[in-house]
Amino acid sequence: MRKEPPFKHGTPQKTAVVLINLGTPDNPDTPSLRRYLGQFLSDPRVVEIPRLIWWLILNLIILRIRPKKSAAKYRTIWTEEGSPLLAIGKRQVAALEAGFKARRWGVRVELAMRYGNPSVASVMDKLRQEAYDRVLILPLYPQYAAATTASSFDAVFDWAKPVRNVPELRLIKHYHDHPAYIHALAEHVRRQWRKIGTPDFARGDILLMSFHGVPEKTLLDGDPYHCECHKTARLVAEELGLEKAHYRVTFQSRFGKAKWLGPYTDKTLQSLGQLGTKRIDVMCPGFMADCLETLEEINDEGRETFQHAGGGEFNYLPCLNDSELSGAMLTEIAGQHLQGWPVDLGYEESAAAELSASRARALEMGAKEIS
Ligand SMILES: C=CC1=C(C)c2cc3[nH]c(cc4nc(cc5[nH]c(cc1n2)c(C)c5CCC(=O)O)C(CCC(=O)O)=C4C)c(C)c3C=C
Ligand SMILES: [Fe+2]
Ligand SMILES: [Fe+2]
Repeated sequence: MRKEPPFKHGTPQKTAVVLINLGTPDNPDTPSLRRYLGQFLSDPRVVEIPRLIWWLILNLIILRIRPKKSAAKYRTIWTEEGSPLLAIGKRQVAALEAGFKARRWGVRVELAMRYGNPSVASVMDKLRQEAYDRVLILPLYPQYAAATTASSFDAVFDWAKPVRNVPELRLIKHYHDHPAYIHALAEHVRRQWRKIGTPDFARGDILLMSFHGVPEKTLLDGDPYHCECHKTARLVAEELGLEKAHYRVTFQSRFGKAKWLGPYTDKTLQSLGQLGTKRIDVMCPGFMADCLETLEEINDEGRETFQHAGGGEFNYLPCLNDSELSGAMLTEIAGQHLQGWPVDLGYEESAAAELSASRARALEMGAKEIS
């Protein structure tokens, strides 16, 4: 077990929220992709094939072919700030911090990635060093899946194993049907429709809600993910006043040879195109931030599939990202799970720190010390 950082009596108990997302490569190049995919696809929560067989397939085939191909895809979405998933994640931290500040709460917010950087262990270490004694884990996956949510929890538990003085932990399992999440999604769609016009459902326009897939076997083995995606879609459709014929639920990003949850997004886009659908709007409610799977797979490849098959207008509706709606939603959900924890103690402390920093700045700029 590791030695603890020095403890001072009278240290105020501080609270933090850690947002966890899947993770992304450090750079859009083959070595970075090999590192990232190697870590990601070695997780037994992600690929449930007997270890020895999978080790051979992963190391002898997949990690020799996929990194180069994936790196080329990442290059098409890379920004000056790096990977969209990470850049948006940092802004989501700021949005949640602003939400807490508006409530006069001094709760620290950090972003961690399940695979790659910043790692869950490095973020938890930092909080431990700084004496945060209560940590709320908020996975950026609204729908629970063992491959994502439970795997993020594993990373926290793995970090805690050699720690002597473990902080009090709370874990948010899911918020797929939380009114704040459903409202944010529906309002986000309404706002986009105010800009680009509402689809003409009477002539057969469709709102397609595409979720990341998982192997079908996980559903048969009791993973609630499939159910939770359908519940999210139904609640969003209800809030938008849609009828069943106006929207579809599909699953994207198939990986490997096994059967995944269906219907598949790419096949659906193709058949809707072939049917001569005049307009399709696509949203990805299972992703809190735009990333490779939405920007490249849906907005680029999906658009091409639909229009090449004979479809008309294709509108990709961005994820909630760091919108004001997203900030309000995260604040509401985190706020509920923080109940009973001393969230305002840190506020006084951080307000005092801010005050002394601005006093120091003023002195630096030539102001006279008053007392
Ligand atoms: C939103 C929920 C997600 C689920 C559920 C999920 C399951 C899952 N994913 C893979 C394999 C890959 N996913 C990849 C990228 C990726 N996946 C998610 C989210 C979920 N995955 C996100 C947010 C991202 C994008 C990351 C980014 O950097 O932008 C990739 C890597 C890209 C590639 O090479 O195609 C793989 C591989 C499996 C096997 C799985 C469930 C078992
Ligand atoms: Fe994935
Ligand atoms: Fe993909």
